[in-house]
Order: sequence, then structure tokens, then C-alpha cells
Amino acid sequence: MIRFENINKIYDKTQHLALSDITLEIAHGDFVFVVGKSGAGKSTLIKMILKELDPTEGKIYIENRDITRLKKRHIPMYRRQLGVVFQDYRLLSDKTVYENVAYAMEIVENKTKDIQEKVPEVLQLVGLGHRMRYYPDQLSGGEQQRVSIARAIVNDPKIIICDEPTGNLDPRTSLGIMKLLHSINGRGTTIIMATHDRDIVDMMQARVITLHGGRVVSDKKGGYDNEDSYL
Ligand SMILES: Nc1ncnc2c1ncn2[C@@H]1O[C@H](COP(=O)(O)OP(=O)(O)OP(=O)(O)O)[C@@H](O)[C@H]1O
Repeated sequence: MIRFENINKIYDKTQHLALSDITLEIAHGDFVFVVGKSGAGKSTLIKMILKELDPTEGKIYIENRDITRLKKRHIPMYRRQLGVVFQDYRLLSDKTVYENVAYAMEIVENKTKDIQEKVPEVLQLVGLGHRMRYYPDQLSGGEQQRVSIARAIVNDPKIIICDEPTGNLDPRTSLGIMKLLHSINGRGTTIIMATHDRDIVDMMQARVITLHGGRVVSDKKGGYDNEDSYL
């Protein structure tokens, strides 16, 4: 469970109030979109879950643990329960598909035998069993995003954070990526996805948290609200 309690975020240098009095809860296994205009505060909110940013005020609980009080040395361990997918894939260009995914297991000190077993399994799951020896620049955008999803799920995180995962993809490829995320969610993984993609939000009929000027202005299940002037 994720819980934001009265979160305010003021960026030090500019004194910009990026998030204002955010209180929300995300249950285990939820699929949640975070939407809103550019500058609404989506990335700021996501960076707080990743513990890349701390709030100026308020508390953030992940599995009943207040991560605003987490010591620096415990952050890497904390992040192991999170998978992250970015718009620009962020794959290592000098490593193959297999090696990119294996690397995520190596850095958290998995045994070689477990890596050799799990990586092909996860690549099959994302539909890339036949691309294991390819390098990222030999893949389409959609395939690269599938590799990044494989990397995000390979350590079995409880939560996956996606920041505009379909931002660089055409509608058909985006649909495939959403189907994949939906099936991962169906296995019990909580998914939080920031997006501008209105069609996808409408299609998924999931929970939609709308931010505007750093505030939650709507939090409901369904698609975009046409009467919503915040989008
Ligand atoms: N490092 C920073 N220092 C100062 N202000 C910042 C910083 N990062 C973001 N902001 C401001 O905080 C507000 C929220 O930014 P944020 O990046 O969270 O928005 P966003 O909804 O993710 O936008 P986008 O859709 O364009 O990615 C914006 O007004 C932005 O200018």
C-alpha cells in the first residue's frame, strides 16, 4: 500500500510549489494513471515514490514504512521493491537484450543459475524470447520498451512506476505495451503510470488521478472526463 499524507513540495531554488496538500492512497494491485497538463506535478509525485525527491512537508508510507525518514544507506534496498519504466527506455546500448535484463539481477546479487533461468523466462513473457542476442539499436521502439519492462519486472517488484511509457510509440505499439502492463497488473503488481495519452486512459478504464497546479483535482475510475478543463 502507498499512502501520501498532506504532501507539499516546494523546490528550494525557485521556491516553486510543485505539489500542494496531496493525500492519497493506492492499494495493492491497483492500476493507477496520473494525468494532468505539463507542469501539473506528475513527475514530482513519481520521483517521491522513487525516493529521488523528498517532500517539504508530509509523510509517504510504502507498505506502512515512512520513506521520508529512510536513511540514505537504506535507499538502494528500498528501491528493490520498485520497477521503473521510462519514456526513453534507458537501455544499455553496449549490452544485448539478455544482458540488459540480466544486469538488473546481477546488481542485486542474484546467483548466476537463477539469472540464467529467470531472464529467458521474463523475455518470453514480454514476447522477446527470439530477440535475446540483439542489441537495443537492432530493435524497434516497442521492442525496446518491452525489454525495459522485462528489466523492470525481473526482480519481482511489488510496484511498477511508468513515466510516459508510450510517449515515443505509435498507437498500435502503445496498445501492445498497455496489454502487457495490464497482464503484469493481473499478476498482482501495483502499477502507477504517468501519461498524456488520452486514448490509452480512456481505453483502460482504470483509476485516474488528475493533478492541476500541484493539487489533486479529480480521483476516480474511468477515462478522461470531457468536461474536465484541467487537461
Ligand atoms: N528541479 C526543479 N526545480 C524547480 N522547479 C521544478 C523542478 N522540477 C519541476 N519543477 C516545477 O514543478 C512543477 C511540476 O513539475 P513536474 O515535472 O512534476 O510536472 P509534470 O506534470 O511531470 O510535467 P510534464 O508533463 O511536462 O512532465 C512545474 O511547474 C515545474 O516547473
